Amino acid sequence: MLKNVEVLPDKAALVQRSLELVLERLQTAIQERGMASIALSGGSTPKPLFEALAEQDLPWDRLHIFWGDERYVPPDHPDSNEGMARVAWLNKVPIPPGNIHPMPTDEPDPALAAQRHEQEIQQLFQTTPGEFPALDVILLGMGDDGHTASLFPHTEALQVRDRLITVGNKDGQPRITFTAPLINHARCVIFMVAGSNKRPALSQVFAAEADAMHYPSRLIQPQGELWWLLDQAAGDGIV
Ligand SMILES: O=C(O)[C@H](O)[C@@H](O)[C@H](O)[C@H](O)COP(=O)(O)O
Repeated sequence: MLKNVEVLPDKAALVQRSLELVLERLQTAIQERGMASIALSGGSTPKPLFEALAEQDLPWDRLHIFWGDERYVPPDHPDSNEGMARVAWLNKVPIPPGNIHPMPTDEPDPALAAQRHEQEIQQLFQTTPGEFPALDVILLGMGDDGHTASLFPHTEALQVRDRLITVGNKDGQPRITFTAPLINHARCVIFMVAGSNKRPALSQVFAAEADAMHYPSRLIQPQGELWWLLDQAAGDGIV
C-alpha cells in the first residue's frame, strides 16, 4: 500500500485535488484496460467533485459507476446517494445508462439486495465467489464517528470478510455497503474528509494504536494507493 496524506487549505482545494487524482486514474485505466470503474461515496463532501466531473470531457462509454454504500431508500429520496450523484453529475453527461450500477434498495429484505448487487458485480468483473474485483477508484468519506462507507462502529458489517457487499447498520437503519475487503482490493482509494468535526475521529484513525472496531476507517488498508485528502479544518496538526 502506498499511503499519501495531503492537507489542503480549504474544501475547494480538497475538491480540486480529488478531481485531479480521479481524472488521472480513470484516464490511465481506460488507456490500459479499455474501461474504468469508480465507486462513489455518499454524504455531502463529494457533491462539488461530482459537479466538477460533470464539466469534464471523458469517454463516458468507457466509464462504469458504482457506489460504495447506499441508504436503504428509493433513488428519488432526498437521502439517496444515487439520487445525489445523478443530479450533481450523471444526468448531465452522456454516460450509457447500463454503465451506472446503483445499489438496489427495492427488496423487502436488504440482505437480498446486497446479494443481488454482489452477483451483478461478479458478473461484470467476471469474478467467482470469494474472488474480489479491483475497482480502479473508490471514493470514501469518513463520518465524525470514524465510519466509512456504511461500515459503522461495532456493527456486524465490519466482520464480513468473504463477501463483496453486505448490509450495514446505522442506528438500526439498514444500509447496503461495500465490505472492507472489497474496498481494500481497489487500485486506488481516496478519502475526502473536511471539517473540524472530523478531527477527533481522524486523530484516532491516524493513531499508532486504536480499535478499528471503534474507528472502522482504520480497516481501509488497500493493496493499491491510499489517499487521504483533508482540509485544514480536519487535518491540520493531526497528520
Ligand atoms: O452514505 C454516507 O453517508 C456515506 O457514504 C458516508 O460514509 C459518508 O461518506 C460519511 O458519513 C461522510 O459524510 P459527509 O461527507 O457528509 O461528512
